[in-house]
Amino acid sequence: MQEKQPKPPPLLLSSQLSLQNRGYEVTLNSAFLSWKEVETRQKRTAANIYGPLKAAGSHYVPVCEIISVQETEEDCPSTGIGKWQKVPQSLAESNQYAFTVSYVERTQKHRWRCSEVTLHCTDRTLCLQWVQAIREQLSLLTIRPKRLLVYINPYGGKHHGKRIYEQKVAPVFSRASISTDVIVTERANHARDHLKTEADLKKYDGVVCVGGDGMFSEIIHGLISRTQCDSGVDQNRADETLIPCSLRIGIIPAGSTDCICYATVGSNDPVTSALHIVVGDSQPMDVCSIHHNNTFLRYSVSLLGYGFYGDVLTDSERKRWMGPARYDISGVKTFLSHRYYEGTISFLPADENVGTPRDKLQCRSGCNICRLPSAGKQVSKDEESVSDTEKKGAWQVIRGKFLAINAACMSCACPRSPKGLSPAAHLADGTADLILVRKCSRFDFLRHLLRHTNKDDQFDHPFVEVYRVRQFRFTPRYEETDSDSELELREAEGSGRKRFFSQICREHPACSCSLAHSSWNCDGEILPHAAIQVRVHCQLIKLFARGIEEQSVFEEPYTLSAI
Ligand SMILES: Nc1ncnc2c1ncn2[C@@H]1O[C@H](COP(=O)(O)OP(=O)(O)OP(=O)(O)O)[C@@H](O)[C@H]1O
Repeated sequence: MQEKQPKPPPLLLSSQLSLQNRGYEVTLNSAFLSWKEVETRQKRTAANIYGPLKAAGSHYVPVCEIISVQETEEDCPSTGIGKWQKVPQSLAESNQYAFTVSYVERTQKHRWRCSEVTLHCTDRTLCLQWVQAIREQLSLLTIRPKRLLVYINPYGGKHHGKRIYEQKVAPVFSRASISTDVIVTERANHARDHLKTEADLKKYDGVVCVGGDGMFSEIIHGLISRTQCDSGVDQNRADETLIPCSLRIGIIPAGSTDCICYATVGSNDPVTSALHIVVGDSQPMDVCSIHHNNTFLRYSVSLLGYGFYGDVLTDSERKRWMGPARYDISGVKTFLSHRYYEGTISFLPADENVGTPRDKLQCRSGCNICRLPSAGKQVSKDEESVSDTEKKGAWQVIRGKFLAINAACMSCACPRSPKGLSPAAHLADGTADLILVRKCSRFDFLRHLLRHTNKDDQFDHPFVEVYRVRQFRFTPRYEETDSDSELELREAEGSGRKRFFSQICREHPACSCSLAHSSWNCDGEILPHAAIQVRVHCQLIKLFARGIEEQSVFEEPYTLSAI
C-alpha cells in the first residue's frame, strides 16, 4: 500500500520570474520557496546533492531556512551568483527589478553555508510583492532571536575569537537583522559574573559565547545561577529542583576544545553555528549539578572523570606552557603511571524506557528518547514526579578499585573520538552514563582506550561496567570510615532496597594503593573535592542548535511535484 503524502500548504504567491537569464516558475507557500525552470529541456544539475532540495531544474528552500530577503539594486540583471553575464538586451530591459533571497545551504560534515539566489521581475510592484510575501512568512517565525548578548573570549584557542566574530559571524547576524550587544571579556569569569549579577537579561532573546568549552561553562554557570537566584532557589542544596533557564545559548566555536559545539551541531564551524542561531534552533540539554556536603561545587554538561581523566587534566594544567600538545603528553604519562583508586559509588539507575548505554541508536536531531515525556521530568526532592522504580529507591552501591570513573552527560564525541566516551548517551533525557573501569592490566586498559577511536564497543570488556543513571555519589576509600560503609548498608537494607550489592575488593587489604588520591575532571576544570554528589537536571538549558542531523534531512519532506 502506498503511503499517503501530507497535503502541501496552500500557495501564497506564484509568478514567472527570471534567474540567470532563464524563465522560472517561482512559488511560495508557508513551508517552501521553490523555483523551477520553465523550459522543457531541463537539465539535472550536476552540482552537489546538498543545499536547497533539487529535482531536475527545481529548487526548494524551506521558509524556516531563509535568512533574509531584500530588493536588489542592479543596473543590469546579474546571474544571481555574483557573475556578470552578457544577456540579450530585450530580457535585460524587461527584468530590471530583482530581489535576493539568502538561505541556508548544507555542505559536507554538517556544515551550513549562507547561499543566495537573485530572481528578476518585469515590474517593481511584483518585485516588492515578493519581498513582502517572504518577509511576512519570516515574521511568523517567532522562535528567531532579534537581540543577542555576545561574549567574546579574545584569548580562547588560537586567540582568534574577535576576528572570527567580526569577519564570519557579525555579517550573518546583520543580514538577519539581529541586533547585538558585544562584550569582549577582560579576565576569566568576566562573562559568568556579568551574567550572574549585572546583565539586563530581559532585553535579550539569547546569549552567545565566542570561545571554547571553558567559555561555554562560564556562560552556563552565570545563566543557571542567575535563574536560580531570581527564582529564590538555593543551589547549595543538592536536593533542590532547579529552574530551567529561559534564554537560549549560542556557541561560536573559537577555542582549542569545542566539544559541546561539536556534539550539539555536528561541526565546529563558526558560520554553521551563527546560522543555527539565526534560524532560531532550540536544543534542550541536561546539566549535572555537583555538590560536596551540601555545598555547590560546579555544573557539568559533558564529562566528569575521576582517576584517569582527572589525572590527565591535573598533569596537563602544570604543562600549560606547552600549548595543546600538553594533553597528549599528559595522556601518555598518566597511562604509563597506571594508578588506580579505591572508593564507593552509589547510584540511582534511570528507568528502562530511556534506553541503555549499550544501545546502537545514537542521539540525533529530533531524538525520540529526549522527546519522551519521562525524559522531561526531574527527580524532585519530594519525589512526587519520580517513577515507580525510582520511588522504590533502587540505589545501587559498588565498591572497588578503579582506573577510571566517568560520567558522560552526552556522547562527548569530538574530532579525536568521533563516537565519544559514551556513544549512545543523550543530550536531553535526564540521565548520565556512568562508566566504571575497574583495575586491569595496562594492556587491557589500552585496548579499552583505543576503542574510543574505532568502531568497536568500548564497553565490551569484563573490567568495564556502564549504567544509565539519574544521580550518583562517590566517596574515595580514604574518606570512608567503616561506620560509613555499615551505615550505607543498613540504610539500603532498611528501606527495602533489594538490589543493593556491594563488592568489597579483598585483594591487597592494606596496600598503599588504597590511599591514592585523584581529582575529578569536571568539563576541563579540577574539582576541589573527591567526595561528590551528582544529580542530572533534565533539560535545564537550551542551545541554539538542533542536535546532529541525519543524512535523511536532505531528502524531500513532500513529493516535490506536489509543491
Ligand atoms: N579575557 C580573558 N582573559 C583570560 N582568560 C579568559 C578571558 N575570558 C575568558 N577566559 C577564560 O579562558 C578559559 C579558556 O577559554 P576557552 O574555553 O574560550 O578557550 P580554550 O582555548 O578552548 O580553553 P581551554 O584552554 O580550556 O581548552 C575559560 O575558562 C575562560 O574562563
